[in-house]
Amino acid sequence: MPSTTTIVSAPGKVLAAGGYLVLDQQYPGVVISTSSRFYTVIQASSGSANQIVVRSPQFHQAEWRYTVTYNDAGVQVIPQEDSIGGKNKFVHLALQHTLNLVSEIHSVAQVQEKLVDGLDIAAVGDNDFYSQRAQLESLGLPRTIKSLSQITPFCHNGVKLTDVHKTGMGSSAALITSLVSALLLHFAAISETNFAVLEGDGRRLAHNAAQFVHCLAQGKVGSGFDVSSAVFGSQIYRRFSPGVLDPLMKGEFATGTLKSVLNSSAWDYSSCPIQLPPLTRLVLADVEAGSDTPSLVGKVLKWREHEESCEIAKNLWTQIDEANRSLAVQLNILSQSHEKNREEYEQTIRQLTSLPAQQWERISPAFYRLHQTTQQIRNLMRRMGDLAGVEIEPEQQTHLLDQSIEQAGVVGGGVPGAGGYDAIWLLVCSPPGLPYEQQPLRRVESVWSNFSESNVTPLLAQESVAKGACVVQLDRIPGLKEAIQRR
Ligand SMILES: Nc1ncnc2c1ncn2[C@@H]1O[C@H](COP(=O)(O)OP(=O)(O)O)[C@@H](O)[C@H]1O
Ligand SMILES: C[C@@](O)(CCOP(=O)(O)OP(=O)(O)O)CC(=O)O
Repeated sequence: MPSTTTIVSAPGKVLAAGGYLVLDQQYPGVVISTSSRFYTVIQASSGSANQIVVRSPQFHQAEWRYTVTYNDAGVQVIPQEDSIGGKNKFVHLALQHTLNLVSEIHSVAQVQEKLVDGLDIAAVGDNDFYSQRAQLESLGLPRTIKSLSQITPFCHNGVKLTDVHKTGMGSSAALITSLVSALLLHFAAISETNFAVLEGDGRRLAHNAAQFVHCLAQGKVGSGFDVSSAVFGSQIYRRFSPGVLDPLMKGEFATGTLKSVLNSSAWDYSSCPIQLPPLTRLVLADVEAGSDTPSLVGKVLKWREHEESCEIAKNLWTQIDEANRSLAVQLNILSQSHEKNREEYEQTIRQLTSLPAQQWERISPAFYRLHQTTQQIRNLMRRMGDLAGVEIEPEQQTHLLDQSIEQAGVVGGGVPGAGGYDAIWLLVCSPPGLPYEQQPLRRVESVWSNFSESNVTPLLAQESVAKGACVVQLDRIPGLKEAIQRR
């Protein structure tokens, strides 16, 4: 018997390499999952039969109520007119299609039985998903990682969900992944053991279902790297053929279609686990409210297809792709070299920590190459931005990245995903036991707090080592119980 409470968490993402290219199946992207996660907590409620209440206790007026009805065609999830949260397409579509999938796997009666007392669902995200700049200012705290760790976990953002400033870590993909997976588990459409393993059928079904719901909610079939990393963790990602989803995107929902499309062997994505080099640390910055990803994507794709620029674009994409693949290979080589000789590896990291990457060649050709590859990717992406007339790495970000990367112990970095003004990522050496004052992270924080061109705040997130979505226990996550009890 499944327990009455089901909780699934799913990580956020940083697309370190492969922005734009990853939209095309020819080109893989390198995506890193973050320790910052979204949590969906499903509890049997003592409410009315067939009522589902979804709450986001981090926002004002964030409660959505649904009534579930049944007929021969399956399950209908109907939003209640008086929901104080108004409409929430992402949540509604996740409920509608996941419950229908359950009814196809089991039966409509099984869904009805599980909803006899209704359900209470709370969705919360780690503070990193939303900008904490205003919060730090009002608390009078400096913009450092230490300050961020003093903010209440899953804190109330003081605004409505529609007004929040997101940090670009993929809140909707992490939310949909955790919600769809939690529903599939709660309704026993997949088993916990099967969900726990990366190659499990249950994990794959959760992935396919989350991709579908996310595409439908976004109104388009994107590359899906964000959902894939929310499900499977850090990886080299190659997208699925959009055609897999054709019947469902066209609204063909005859009984059995969901199950057959989502279980189909036509899903041809590939997800190859990857990790950042041991004893390095991913550092992310929330820079400023900025770029609208769809409009950047539209312009780049138009440039790529235009007859006057398509040849140049093709060549440039080939070069970017080579650099991206090389980055992935080098990350793997460094992890292997750590496996082979941990002491020597640690010694090397200690030496690199006190020198700028420009001077690393003699000490570690492998880390020096990694630094150069990240710089080369930046150069090529900037070139693409110039040619396409899109601010992929705006000048202000170039200054911020250059000043950060020239610090001792910083491997490299870039603008994640589509680029723009809103974020940067860095990789820094992080040898064990080094006092904070001597860490590259401290030097980076100092550059950021003195940066005059924009207001830069670090995020708490590091790379997630847990591989993607997982079931968690309420009392194991500090602050989660308190957050979901907040009304
Ligand atoms: N905490 C939350 N609770 C409920 N719904 C959420 C929450 N966070 C995000 N969403 C849903 O995801 C949508 C945001 O999607 P989108 O703008 O694509 O964000 P992102 O770029 O972070 O993925 C919101 O409109 C809402 O429907
Ligand atoms: C351009 C892209 O390849 C990458 C965009 O990555 P971001 O991380 O910038 O995305 P958002 O979460 O939508 O802000 C588009 C895609 O792959 O879907």
